[in-house]
Amino acid sequence: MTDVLALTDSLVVGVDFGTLSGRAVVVRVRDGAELGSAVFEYPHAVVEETLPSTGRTLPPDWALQVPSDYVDVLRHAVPNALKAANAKPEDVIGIGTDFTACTMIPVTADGTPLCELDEFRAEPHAYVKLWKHHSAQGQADRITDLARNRGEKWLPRYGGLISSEWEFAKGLQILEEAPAVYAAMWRFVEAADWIVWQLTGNYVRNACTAGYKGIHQDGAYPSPDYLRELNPAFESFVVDKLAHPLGQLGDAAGTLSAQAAEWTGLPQGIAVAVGNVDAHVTAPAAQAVEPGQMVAIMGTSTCHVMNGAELREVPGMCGVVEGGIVPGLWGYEAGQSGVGDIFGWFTHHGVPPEYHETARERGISVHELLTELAARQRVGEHGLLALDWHSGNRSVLVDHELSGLIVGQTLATRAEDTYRALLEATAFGTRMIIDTFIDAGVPVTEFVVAGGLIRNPLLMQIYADVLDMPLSVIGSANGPALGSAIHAAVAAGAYPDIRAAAAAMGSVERDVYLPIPTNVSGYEELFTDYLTLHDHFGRGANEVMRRLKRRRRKAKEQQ
Ligand SMILES: Nc1ncnc2c1ncn2[C@@H]1O[C@H](COP(=O)(O)OP(=O)(O)O)[C@@H](O)[C@H]1O
Ligand SMILES: O=C(CO)[C@@H](O)[C@@H](O)COP(=O)(O)O
Repeated sequence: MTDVLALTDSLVVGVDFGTLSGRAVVVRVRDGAELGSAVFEYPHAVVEETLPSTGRTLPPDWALQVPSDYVDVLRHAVPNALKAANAKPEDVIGIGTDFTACTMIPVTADGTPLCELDEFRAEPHAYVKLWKHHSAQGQADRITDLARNRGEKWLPRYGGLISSEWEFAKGLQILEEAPAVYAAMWRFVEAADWIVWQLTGNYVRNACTAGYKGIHQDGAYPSPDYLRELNPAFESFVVDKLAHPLGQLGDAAGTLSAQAAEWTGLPQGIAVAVGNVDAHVTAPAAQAVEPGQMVAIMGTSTCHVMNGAELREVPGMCGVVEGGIVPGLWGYEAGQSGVGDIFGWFTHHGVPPEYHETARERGISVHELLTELAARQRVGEHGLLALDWHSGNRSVLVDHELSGLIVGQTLATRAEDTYRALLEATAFGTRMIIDTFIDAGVPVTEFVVAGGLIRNPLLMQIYADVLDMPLSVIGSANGPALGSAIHAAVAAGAYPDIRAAAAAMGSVERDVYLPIPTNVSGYEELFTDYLTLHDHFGRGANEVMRRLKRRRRKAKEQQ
């Protein structure tokens, strides 16, 4: 290991690749001080309606990205962050990255994304399938049903259900809908690993996504026999398209290549950390790496990550992976596919023009205006109750055919009422997740919040009241990027492990929001009704949501 003392005045760079943008932050190794940051918005954002290369309309529930946008983050955000920090590149000893997941890229043997080849530019399946590409639900259902029937022992590690967001569902969808793309792809690669490949020239598959998204458990993937039964042509998916040597979190995947040094302005040869997921990488940034400390990374979606000392099977969790957050502990993950996305959708499509005008005149966002108005209400005053499934349900139902619902609307309902009901619905969704963990014997002793939504104090108070738990809040506004910087410091040898680096470089403030007893009892009643709606629409008693989605797809196909 490099001399620890010599490294303490050094710097590291963390880069967080989010849903719409990438953010780089320059961090001091000694104490985690964030000296400067910069954001680069992806030029193509999320491709949901039409393919940029041809204008072809995409079917519902598709979400693609363009991989060159990620390289542009390295070319712009990293140098700009160095500039903002007034940092000397030669002081930087390592770079770490995190990505949304499961975000998948079909590539050739040299890492070229298939969508960059002339023959595949017009083929939607050759593009990046973003985590929220939800159109492989049919494949996901078959994957789950077959695993259940065969008693596959990996299924309970994923709460009994495999998500349409993950590697196998997305891979099977390519095989069945675009066999030529499937045949041409050398590997199906997590974007989290592809970006590290761009930085180092080496493909190293990270243990985190391999475990949570790639069904890698106890050193093995699903068997060829199982895959053959799913589809005979899928038998060798693991061997041909997925399996690759794994890197553990906090290890170095390699060193910065000459090409990447040119893009970023960083010195060639510095350590590059093994790739990681935006959620999991945030736990050390919030100093929440001990069993029972649940971190909710609340942004477009919410991911809940928590270490546990023991292996337990929690129904509907996204997964439990050994070393999935830090080596040596069982990392648990659950999540909600839509949170900030739902609030954002409502501000764009559900708010009358006068609210937009007022917000503009006052120089605040529509979110802030609605939050201010909604904060004046007592619990239950709006008379509404919502289900937070506008982007499907990740935990605990793992079903992306589900959709949103608002009950109780009248002619007196105003935009701020609905907005507050949506905030509350996401808090109820988190309560479902925590209750399910506790019921399965996995204690949740602390709730730590991170991510962009910590900026909304009403939302935070609602969570404290609905969960009846104090909220700890991460000290950094750039949680994932700081987490990546922490991994970079470990990969560079500045700390012996992620726990030690988290203690020195992470930060958290405890008891920032405390439950208000009258609100807690009001929400307890509403949660009982939420549970009724949740089970009625989500557990098979009423299949109307599935039927509506089917009709929508059929109508779109006929256009
Ligand atoms: N004041 C606010 N209150 C609630 N939600 C907000 C507010 N401002 C923005 N949002 C939502 O936050 C989400 C972005 O969260 P952020 O953490 O910045 O991004 P990401 O999850 O991509 O990292 C968007 O979906 C947006 O609708
Ligand atoms: O699903 C995961 C992690 O497992 C996230 O990467 C995904 O929800 C995207 O997160 P963001 O809300 O964009 O931060």
